[in-house]
Amino acid sequence: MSIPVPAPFTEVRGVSLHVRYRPRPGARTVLFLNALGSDGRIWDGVAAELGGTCGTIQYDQRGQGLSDAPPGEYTLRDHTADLIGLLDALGVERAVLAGVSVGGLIAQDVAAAHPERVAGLVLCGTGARIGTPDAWQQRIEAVRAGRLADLAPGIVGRWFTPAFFVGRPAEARGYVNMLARTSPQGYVGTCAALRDADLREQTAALSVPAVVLCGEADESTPPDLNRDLATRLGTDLHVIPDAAHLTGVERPRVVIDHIRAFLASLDAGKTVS
Ligand SMILES: O=C(O)CC1=CCC(=O)O1
Repeated sequence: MSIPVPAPFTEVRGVSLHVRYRPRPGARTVLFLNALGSDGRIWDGVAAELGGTCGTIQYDQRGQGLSDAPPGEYTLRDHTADLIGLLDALGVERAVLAGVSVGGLIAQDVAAAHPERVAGLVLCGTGARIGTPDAWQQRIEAVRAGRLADLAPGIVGRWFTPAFFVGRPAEARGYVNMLARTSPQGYVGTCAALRDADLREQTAALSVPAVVLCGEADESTPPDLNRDLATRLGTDLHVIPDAAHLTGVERPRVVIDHIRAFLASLDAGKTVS
């Protein structure tokens, strides 16, 4: 019997979300969350490989990619409610959440608000609090002033190592395009969520199995920030060599291996360290 192909857009809480769901009945489902100014495609390489053994969900959070970008400032709880609504719409009871950057913050918040829906957390290049309120407010004002395309090369310059720009120039330009073409309204909405999100106490109280991964050259969420997150969660940090912020793009093979090890540990009823 063939599995029906799910529609690429699903309405959740009045917002059209762009989603790619590849179900695998009887197997775990891994749901991927993307970084600010990117979309679900940043997980293509990792999801394609894991899709051999797991169900996978890639979606563009509100304000990003092909999803709607409602006006106004978003909260982390808006993103959390969207994700739960998406799982409900897809009929998925529980998933492993793999999130990078703001995607990792959302994953932590979902685990706090709805622990029964989360089988485990793979947190990549993130923290329990990212940046400072002042820095996010400045970013908001710059984007409101129409400067997102000007900022894009500098921000993407921190997503990858210098070697990526030399060795994979077409991809590097593509990621600048991805960021520069993000809805400014949606970008600002999620900057506000980042400005206001401080999960340091909330995350320290989580009891969901978790693993933390970070590029050794990550300047957006440096290894020490990820180490602090891992300490709060009582798990280890795995530092990935020759990678910066978007490890799943730059070093997909290493990220796949860590996720596979984590999934195996869940199957064995324990967490990996
Ligand atoms: O945009 C950046 O500077 C890096 C980043 C922080 C949170 C996020 O999702 O991306």
